[in-house]
Amino acid sequence: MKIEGFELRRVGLPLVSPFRTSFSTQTARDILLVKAVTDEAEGWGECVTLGDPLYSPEYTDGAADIMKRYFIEAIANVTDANGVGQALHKFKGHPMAKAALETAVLDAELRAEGRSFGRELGSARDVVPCGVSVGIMDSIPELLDAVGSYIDEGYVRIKLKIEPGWDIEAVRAVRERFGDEIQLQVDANTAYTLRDARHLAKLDDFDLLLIEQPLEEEDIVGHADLAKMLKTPICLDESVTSAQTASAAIRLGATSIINIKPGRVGGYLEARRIHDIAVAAGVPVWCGGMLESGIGRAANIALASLPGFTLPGDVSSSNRFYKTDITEPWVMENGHLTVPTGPGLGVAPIPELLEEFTTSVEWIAV
Ligand SMILES: O=C(O)CCC(=O)N[C@@H](C(=O)O)c1ccccc1
Repeated sequence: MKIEGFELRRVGLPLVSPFRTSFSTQTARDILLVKAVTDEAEGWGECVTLGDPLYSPEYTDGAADIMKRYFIEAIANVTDANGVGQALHKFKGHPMAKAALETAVLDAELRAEGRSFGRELGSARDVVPCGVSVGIMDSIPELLDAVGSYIDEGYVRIKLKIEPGWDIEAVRAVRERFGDEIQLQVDANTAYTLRDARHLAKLDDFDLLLIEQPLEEEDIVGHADLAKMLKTPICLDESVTSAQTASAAIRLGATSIINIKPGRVGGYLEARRIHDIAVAAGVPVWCGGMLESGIGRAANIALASLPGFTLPGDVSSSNRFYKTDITEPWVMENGHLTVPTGPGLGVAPIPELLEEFTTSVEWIAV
């Protein structure tokens, strides 16, 4: 396979409602889509950076810049997705930008060979259970309405974003209204410190699946200390940036569950390596989300079907975030989404919708 060039496209998708976390409130996504054009097929990758470096050090304009300034030239002569990771390894950081390019090349490679993402990654299931992420709200009644509507839609797991001042009361209200059966977890996005340990231990009363990333990204030792003070399992997100950091966090007792986000770790091939390490260590994993369009969502659904993904991921229907998706919408049935089986991602943007939401397009020939 010979790469001819890459199309960098910005797509603006408004969110159906503001999505508030401890670090930002998203009202729209400015998505950087990458199309790899090769002599055998075209492939798509979605860069999951936010517009600002608030979730991680990367941001969308920076990702586009480093692709144009360094990465595309460095991978001009690779012939498969494995070659992308090797060629980009010398550049420090920027896992989301690297992941988008690798995914586009992988999608082209698999479409040319007629193999699906699921088949390539090691899918073990035809459908995956859907969890949903619920943002911080202005009031408890508003939260309960949102959670109730998601449960009515069939989501099998509820994740509540928390931050100091919006944590114990929110969890208690959900438990009191919806009972102990619903699978419930919380995500702090690094909003706490070890000084909050006694406060966070109050979450142990609510039989949560996990507490996600309570402390800052760099504080692996702090998470290991906190794990000894809580009954609720700790799950790392931002801290796990590679197979190496996943292995270290497990060995140090900093995490007993891992949220795998392919963009955060540099791509789906590294995501599979983390899955394999976690399975070998008996650590359950689940697929995180970055408000992906139907393109990134397709790849995440395939990843979420690997055998070690034993907890429901942030893998929701397209309409959780978007009124209109740029692909055929992903629609949950009985709380599950069907793993795509077509070549590559199994989906592609619908040209008319892609045009409607495109804000800029750049072609970089190699
Ligand atoms: O379902 C989804 O795609 C969203 C899952 C989710 O909560 N993502 C969070 C996160 O920090 O994990 C997030 C990502 C990007 C932007 C805002 C929030």
